[in-house]
Amino acid sequence: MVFGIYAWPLRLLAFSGIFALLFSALTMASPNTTTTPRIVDLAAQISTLVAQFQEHLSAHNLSSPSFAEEGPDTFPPEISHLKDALLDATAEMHELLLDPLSLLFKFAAISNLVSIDAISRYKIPDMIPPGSQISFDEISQKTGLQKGPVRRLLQHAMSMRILTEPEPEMVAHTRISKFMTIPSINSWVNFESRETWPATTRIVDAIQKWPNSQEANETGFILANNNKSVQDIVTTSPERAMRFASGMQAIDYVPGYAIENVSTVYDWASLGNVRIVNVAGSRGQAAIELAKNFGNIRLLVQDSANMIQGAESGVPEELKGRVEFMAHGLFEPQTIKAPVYFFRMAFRSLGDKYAVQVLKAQIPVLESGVKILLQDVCMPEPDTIPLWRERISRSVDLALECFSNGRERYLDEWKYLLAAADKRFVLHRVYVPKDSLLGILEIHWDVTCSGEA
Ligand SMILES: C[S@@+](CC[C@H](N)C(=O)[O-])C[C@H]1O[C@@H](n2cnc3c(N)ncnc32)[C@H](O)[C@@H]1O
Repeated sequence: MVFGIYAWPLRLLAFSGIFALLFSALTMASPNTTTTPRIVDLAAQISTLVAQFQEHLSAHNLSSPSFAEEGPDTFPPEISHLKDALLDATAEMHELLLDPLSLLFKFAAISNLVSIDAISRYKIPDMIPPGSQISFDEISQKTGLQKGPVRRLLQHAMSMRILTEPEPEMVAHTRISKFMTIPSINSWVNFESRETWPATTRIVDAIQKWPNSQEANETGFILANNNKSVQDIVTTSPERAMRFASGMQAIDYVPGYAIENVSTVYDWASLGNVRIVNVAGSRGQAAIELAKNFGNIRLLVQDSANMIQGAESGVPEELKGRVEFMAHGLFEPQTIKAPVYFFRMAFRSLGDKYAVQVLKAQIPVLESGVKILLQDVCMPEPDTIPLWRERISRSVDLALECFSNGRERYLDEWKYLLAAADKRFVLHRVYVPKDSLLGILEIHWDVTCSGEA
């Protein structure tokens, strides 16, 4: 039931005004059934939703969706529920009309990344001046490729609305290709094409070779990289390490994942005047953001010695002394006592066995009432969020598998992890922000709960 959360408003709308007339006419016209055919139901929903969506845009003098270079990339959050319902209804309509082979082809279209990889690697979007166009011949000269292969790759990309051919032989931007001129987006596309893609193609081989493995060296990535793990690659290949690092910067464009969101996803002010240990806090990006916004918080960022080397210099002058760094292995016993421990996206790259080890490693310093905050994804149960979002989160889940046998976790799986580590880790609350899956699990160390020492 994809439309679960919107089912009532849609039904009410569908039966109002002109749609009620249309519905009753169509229902009566069908001799064998009294139920409205699904495509008719969807068409009515789409029509109503589009009217509401456009009404809001017009009322706020905002542009309507368009593939044009200057078309809008995002829409106001107050109409995200309309956009969600529209995306799901239009996708369902589209997929209902496909025959099975065409539907399989749509989802198995492995060739899509070929042209995306090519235009990113050759930085073709950067060759097109904004608001202008460039010929296939010029692109051929700039890339050193013959015009035939250039045209073939670009026309494939155009079929996905990346670039357009406004007149024969000329190439111009769509808003998608324009978006690809953002350096971190280009880096992310490069990362997806050259790291994620080859590793993903070996996921099932890895599953067959190492069934049920939780080991970071028994993955699709290992099989695609001559037995080298992500860690081996980033420590020996500066070029690929840079690709991993810069690809990650694109995460700021994922709704809810930008570092700025860390301040709004939890009531940090309620913690009062505290010191927070930010375990696996990288180079302090989240800690700096929190220190900027909450004047009474002090943060100690722990990460590997390599990661934190020189990170102090990135702390703004006014925050110095409130954001500090310490080399500390993730699996090593915690040595710093604090009232709050904060882990941001630290568990998703770990199999359960290792995630439990990390939790257990904190126990030596925990005292009654200590809070452990995990900012991570709590996977929605099937059919509880719009399908278009669910599809993305399930793809990310598989990517986590291909790199390190990590995974996204459902609420009961988080509970299982906590219980497996120690019964005194008690889940208190889960905060899930609107339009994002990256929430906060608030866990309390509760000595009244029986557990092993
Ligand atoms: C997915 S990143 C998350 C980084 C940061 N919390 C954020 O939200 O951007 C995982 C972090 O765990 C750190 N890490 C992984 N294994 C580690 C280990 N064995 N010891 C210390 N840090 C480790 C990495 O260096 C990296 O900074």
